[in-house]
Amino acid sequence: MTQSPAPPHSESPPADAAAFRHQSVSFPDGLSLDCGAAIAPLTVAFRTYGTLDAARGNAVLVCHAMTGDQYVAESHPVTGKPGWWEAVVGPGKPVDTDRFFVICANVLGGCMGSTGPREEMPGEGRPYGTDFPSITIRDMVRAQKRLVDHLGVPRLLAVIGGSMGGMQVLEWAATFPEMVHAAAPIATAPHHSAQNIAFDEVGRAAIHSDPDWKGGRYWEDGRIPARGLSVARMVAHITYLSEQALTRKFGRRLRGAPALTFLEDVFEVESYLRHQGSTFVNRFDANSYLTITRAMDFFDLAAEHDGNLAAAFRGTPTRFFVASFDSDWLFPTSESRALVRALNAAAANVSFVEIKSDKGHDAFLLHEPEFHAALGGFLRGAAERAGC
Ligand SMILES: CC(=O)SCCNC(=O)CCNC(=O)[C@H](O)C(C)(C)COP(=O)(O)OP(=O)(O)OC[C@H]1O[C@@H](n2cnc3c(N)ncnc32)[C@H](O)[C@@H]1OP(=O)(O)O
Ligand SMILES: N[C@@H](CCO)C(=O)O
Repeated sequence: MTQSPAPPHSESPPADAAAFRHQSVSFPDGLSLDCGAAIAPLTVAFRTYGTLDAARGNAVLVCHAMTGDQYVAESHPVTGKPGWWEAVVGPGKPVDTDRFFVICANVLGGCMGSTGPREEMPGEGRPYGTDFPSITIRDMVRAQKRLVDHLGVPRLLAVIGGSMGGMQVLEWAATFPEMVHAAAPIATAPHHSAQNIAFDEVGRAAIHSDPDWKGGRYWEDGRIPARGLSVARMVAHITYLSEQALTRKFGRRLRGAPALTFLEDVFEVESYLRHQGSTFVNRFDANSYLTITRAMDFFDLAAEHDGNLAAAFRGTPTRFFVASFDSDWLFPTSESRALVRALNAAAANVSFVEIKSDKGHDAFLLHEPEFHAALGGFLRGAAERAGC
């Protein structure tokens, strides 16, 4: 039986990205990108929590994952849901905002106020759309560096993040080692695997095949490619969980009476995936999805260093805390171990923990006390060594 995707909640674009610029900075001179193009101006939307101390030494940069944003520790302005890492960031939490000055910025290419495909293309009077240049994880990090400089932070006590956030952490440590006292790449890898690129391509194909995508110019009639984007999210969401987690949550439970002629959800797990897809389109932009997945796919830190991952970290002053989750099949522990081997080869100071969890990749976002304790301990140690 063929089932069509659930109708998304909305086929209109989410609120204008400008609405999220209540804390943002614009750099008129823009940013030169790895692809050779430049964007100007560059706007970085961000949130901060806690207070920068007098020595300006207690700043912690949190890098968000693929579809995250700057609302790390406060309710989300579109969804009204709690911040995506409120389990980790806040007063008395592992990233203790009573002690640390926490910065989180919407990535370059994102859709929550930083420069990205949904923003107006200078001189064109329309969004960039697919004219937004190809960006890399390193470009995202360079944009964050502009923000950190703007905030008057000479050196970050720590840079932390999971998934694509972890890629940014690694890029920060490799590109600006003198700026990073401690780094915590979590549930991540130094390159995107063939399998991950393959899943991303399915998502992109779903968006491209939606007639409402219109070659990326969907702002013209105000209809967004909601079906394609929701299918992209449904596929991706499966990869964020695990077989055990799906079984524990839903098993083979049916919704209501089984009826094989149903065109709607039959199994609870179908209903759940449709919910994840339809809520996603209310908060995310399809062209941002295309841009950011491409940036992740091209991430290959070894390739940036003549094929030698250890060379990315040779002589680094940064201390590393690498964490993985044993049920994560998107960024498996084997990839974290390869990273740790490279860090060891570079004579870096590194600790590594594999957390037991059946929650899959998104475990880093969820209640995982062992992980939280380990991360909190690493940060406290970093702060003590740095004298803040
Ligand atoms: C790092 C970042 O910045 S990530 C950005 C934000 N995070 C993400 O988008 C990651 C995607 N993952 C999720 O959305 C996950 O829900 C998490 C990781 C955020 C939270 O996981 P959990 O707390 O385990 O929630 P779970 O996966 O069970 O989803 C709960 C939602 O599914 C809904 N749901 C649960 N069962 C069903 C069902 N059978 N049918 C329909 N909906 C269902 C719930 O009502 C709830 O909806 P709501 O989020 O709109 O309130
Ligand atoms: N589920 C998270 C992590 C994906 O890698 C997100 O959507 O950003």
